[in-house]
Amino acid sequence: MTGSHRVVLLACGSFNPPTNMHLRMFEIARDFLHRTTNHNVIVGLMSPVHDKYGKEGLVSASDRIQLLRLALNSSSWVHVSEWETRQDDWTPTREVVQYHQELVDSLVNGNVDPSVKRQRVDGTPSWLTHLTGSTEPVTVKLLCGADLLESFAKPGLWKDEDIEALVGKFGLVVITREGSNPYKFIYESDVLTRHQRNIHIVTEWITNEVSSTKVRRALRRGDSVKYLVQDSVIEYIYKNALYNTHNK
Ligand SMILES: Nc1ncnc2c1ncn2[C@@H]1O[C@H](COP(=O)(O)OP(=O)(O)OP(=O)(O)O)[C@@H](O)[C@H]1O
Ligand SMILES: NC(=O)c1ccc[n+]([C@@H]2O[C@H](COP(=O)(O)O)[C@@H](O)[C@H]2O)c1
Repeated sequence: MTGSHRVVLLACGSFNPPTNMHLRMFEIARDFLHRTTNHNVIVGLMSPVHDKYGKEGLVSASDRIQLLRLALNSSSWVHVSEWETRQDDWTPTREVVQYHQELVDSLVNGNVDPSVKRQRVDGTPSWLTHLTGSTEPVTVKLLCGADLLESFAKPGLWKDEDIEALVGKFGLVVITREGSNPYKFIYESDVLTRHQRNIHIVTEWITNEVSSTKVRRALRRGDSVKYLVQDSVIEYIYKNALYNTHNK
């Protein structure tokens, strides 16, 4: 593809547990960008949130990483990034995106930053190898659902400068959710309107309101979650009695 931009899509979330919708977000975002822009999505990354995020019912990061690994066995291009879970505390999303951009810059874009190198304690993550071998620069964009975009308006939740950097420097790919209106939300925000060209809205016509909350609720009650979550993920949950499944 001539003049194409190479892109890494990074999704931040609890993934507690990862649902099929979390996986599907990547597929529809990649298709949309290929169809409507010159963005060539090479790699997808899922960055589970740190244990200290402290959200109710959050199982340990090591279990969530295992669950993501199992879920991603069905994907050839989406990988888990464990960096966020290995920090001492919760990391704001802007810093998570920035870290991954700097990692890509240091290895792929030829822009070596020694401080980034120091942080790569466990060597080169395998997904980076998919990005080598081309001179086109690579940009990391945040992939999220419209609810995450709309949470930008919650008082005290996001720093203004973080929102500005996410939309101005990196860019967002937003999947619509039932009841969301990201176009109106962007219209009502000066900063989002200013950077509108860097926000790609992907309309999910096949609406599917599966969420981790609903999956946890079903598991707790002993209801089936088959076809909402990968079979291997369900197996791991039961084997390790996560989400109160031992009560079944
Ligand atoms: N059904 C969905 N449609 C579009 N985006 C989704 C959907 N489910 C999750 N996402 C997106 O996936 C990302 C990770 O979200 P998260 O792990 O918080 O999932 P969740 O299912 O909303 O979780 P919970 O129900 O525990 O709050 C977020 O950007 C969220 O908007
Ligand atoms: N200020 C911030 O950077 C900020 C605020 C709220 C949520 N988040 C991130 O959004 C993701 C989803 O969070 P929730 O599951 O609470 O919707 C998590 O990865 C979390 O770290 C970031």
